[in-house]
Amino acid sequence: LLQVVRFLAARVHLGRATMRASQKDFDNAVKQVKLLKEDPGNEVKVKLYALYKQATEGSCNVPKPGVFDFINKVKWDAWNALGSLPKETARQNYVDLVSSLIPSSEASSRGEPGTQEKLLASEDVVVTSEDGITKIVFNRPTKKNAITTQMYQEITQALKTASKDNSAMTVFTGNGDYYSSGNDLTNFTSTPSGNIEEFAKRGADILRDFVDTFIDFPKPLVAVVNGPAVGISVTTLGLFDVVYASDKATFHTPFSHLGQTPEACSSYTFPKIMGPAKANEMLIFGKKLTAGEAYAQGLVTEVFPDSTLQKEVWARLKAYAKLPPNAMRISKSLIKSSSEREKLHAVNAEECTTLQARWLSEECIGAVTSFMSRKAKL
Ligand SMILES: CCCCC/C=C/C(=O)SCCNC(=O)CCNC(=O)[C@H](O)C(C)(C)COP(=O)(O)OP(=O)(O)OC[C@H]1O[C@@H](n2cnc3c(N)ncnc32)[C@H](O)[C@@H]1OP(=O)(O)O
Repeated sequence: LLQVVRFLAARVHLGRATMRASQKDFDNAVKQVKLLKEDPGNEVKVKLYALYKQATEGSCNVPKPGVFDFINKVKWDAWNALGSLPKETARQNYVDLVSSLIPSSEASSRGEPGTQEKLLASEDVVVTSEDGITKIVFNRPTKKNAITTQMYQEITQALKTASKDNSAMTVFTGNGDYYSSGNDLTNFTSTPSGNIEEFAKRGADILRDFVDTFIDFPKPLVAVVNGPAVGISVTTLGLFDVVYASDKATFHTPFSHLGQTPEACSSYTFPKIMGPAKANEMLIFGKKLTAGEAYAQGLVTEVFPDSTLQKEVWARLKAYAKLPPNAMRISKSLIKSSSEREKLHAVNAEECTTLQARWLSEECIGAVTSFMSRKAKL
């Protein structure tokens, strides 16, 4: 009981930071509880009861049950322990608690340690869940993990699913020697001829949705940059919470070389992270950074020797994934506040509109043609 009271008292505090759940969210959560496939256990049921009562009726207002009425006494104690917790906060806490119990349709539960569950059946983007971590892997090693149009959409979907599953965090990494060589330049040539405007519009829509999903991702987002990263696989790092890198990784944003312009909010996040002087050299002149330079400029959290990267990073992440998930999410929402997210969405929209026009430019078409005809490589 003491544990329950402590838990609820903690939620009083946390709840003040996030009063966001609407009545509709709450009603949905109530329905979801009835559909739970697994019994969440008595402790959780008591927490749910107390939060439900507080959310719907306010502070405990009924007499204390008799000493031998054990069950009702435990429930009453839990409700009473919420004191004057505001109804909206109780509603939010109820929704949070339910969402931590319910895996989304595609998602698995956290799973037992050591058991890995594959969540998305795609060859090029592999999504698994293990030890509280949803892992999204760029898996086109023979093409240096270049990102096809389909992969953007699969990643967007995987992130949306991961935002609701029971994992504590999501980690991106690459299979093979590259993290990712960025946008697959053949995306440009798989356009039905004569329809380049339509291609550019569709590309901008897909890109915008992709980046919006990173901006809104509510849980810790970590990149394990196992090798060179190019283009959009670099710019998205500005939207991650933590970036670990191999000492073999490099960071290259050759937008001007390709007749293109920055995306994934990097025109905003990079100057903020590393200061305009360094960001300009990367984003305008395409200066490639080593892992050490990226660390010095704040884009990378920590660099590991390539030989120990996997062992060290995954051990650390597994430990982090055991931290209380709601606390991590709430901390993230304080760090990336709603006004900051609003700004990021506006930057994303502007960058996508700019790129849509750029993709129709002679500079861009010439650069892609050169790559395709094997005349140019970065
Ligand atoms: C719709 C949303 C758009 C979002 C906007 C995004 C923008 C960006 O991401 S800009 C950055 C785009 N990326 C590039 O320009 C990289 C192009 N690739 C290269 O310059 C080189 O391949 C390399 C430096 C990344 C690696 O060189 P190397 O080690 O010599 O390996 P290969 O060139 O032989 O590559 C093996 C194989 O992979 C293919 N490939 C690699 N990267 C891409 C790519 N980005 N797009 C398409 N294909 C790529 C390469 O063509 C080789 O294929 P095969 O010849 O068939 O073996």
